[in-house]
Amino acid sequence: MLLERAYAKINLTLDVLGRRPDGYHEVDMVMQSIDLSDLVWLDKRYDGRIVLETSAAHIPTDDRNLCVQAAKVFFRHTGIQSGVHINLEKNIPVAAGLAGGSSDAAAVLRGLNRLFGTERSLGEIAEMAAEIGSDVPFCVYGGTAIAQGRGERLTHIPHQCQMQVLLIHPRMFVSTGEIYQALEPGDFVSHTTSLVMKEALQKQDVDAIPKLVANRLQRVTFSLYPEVAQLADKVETVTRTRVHMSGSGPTLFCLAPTVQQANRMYNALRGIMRDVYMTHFVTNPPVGG
Ligand SMILES: C[C@](O)(CO)[C@H](O)COP(=O)(O)OP(=O)(O)OC[C@H]1O[C@@H](n2ccc(N)nc2=O)[C@H](O)[C@@H]1O
Ligand SMILES: Nc1ncnc2c1ncn2[C@@H]1O[C@H](COP(=O)(O)OP(=O)(O)OP(=O)(O)O)[C@@H](O)[C@H]1O
Repeated sequence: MLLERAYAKINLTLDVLGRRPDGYHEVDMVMQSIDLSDLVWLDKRYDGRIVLETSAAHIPTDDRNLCVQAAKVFFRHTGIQSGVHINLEKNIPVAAGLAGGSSDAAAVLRGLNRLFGTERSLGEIAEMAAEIGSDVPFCVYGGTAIAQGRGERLTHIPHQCQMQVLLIHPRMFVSTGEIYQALEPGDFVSHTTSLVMKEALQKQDVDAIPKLVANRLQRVTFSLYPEVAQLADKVETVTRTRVHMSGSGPTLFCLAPTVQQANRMYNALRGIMRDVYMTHFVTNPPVGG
């Protein structure tokens, strides 16, 4: 039995350059792992079956689960004829813009590579990951990176900047495809913001970072789901801090430079809502558990 930890991510910047002929969108974004994780336990099965067990409600356990898809991709690429038992402890909210499913899939790929001693490099695993979803290659490495293309072209950002991240989850699901499809020409940009964010992270400029956070999908999510926009207003009023959206939403987040400030915001928010999580940047995620 082997354990892999699957970290959630937030998008510190997310620019969309345009729609591509294959239906995907050309993006340029800064992805950051945070300390909220699912646990993925893997064990060999000798009957050739891929079996997923999870206590989580609301997610499929058959071929639609990204963990099962990841196992199939791994066995196809490596030619290994085996089965695997996957036990998934879900802590990351589902369909929330936090790449929960993508990170689980990445953890399965990394874990199977260890379980079967196949010694594929992280680069080779990231190539397998791109077959599963746009966010999965980033999740193979974690940490901080600029993601381009449809999300699979990565430039890692080494930095030591530590920030607290308060997540607010509005207890609803948002479909990523629906949000991308509803983008209008005015949402597409010609100038991207990832390099400015990269510099701020590397300079550890904790005052500048929250001001640079921006997400080009936010307008669409807020207009299709006005309750998310209303929640964002409420959070800003209560915390007196800028609130941002991760990925295609609906999860909102606030950044704080110190634990004391994050605690103050957390206590203020917990008085009026339940689904608030205190997390922080993970800059060097350990491989395995
Ligand atoms: C919103 C983000 O989470 C930001 O990190 C990602 O861009 C989405 O990544 P993801 O959930 O892994 O996305 P995928 O599973 O590859 O795609 C889901 C759907 O989102 C849309 N999609 C996704 C990525 C992208 N660059 N352009 C798109 O238009 C497509 O309609 C696709 O059918
Ligand atoms: N292991 C998994 N965990 C969560 N959801 C999964 C998983 N496998 C498949 N799914 C399905 O994938 C969909 C998206 O879930 P997920 O939690 O990955 O979304 P997300 O956090 O918005 O991802 P992203 O930020 O990459 O767009 C859901 O409809 C869910 O049913």
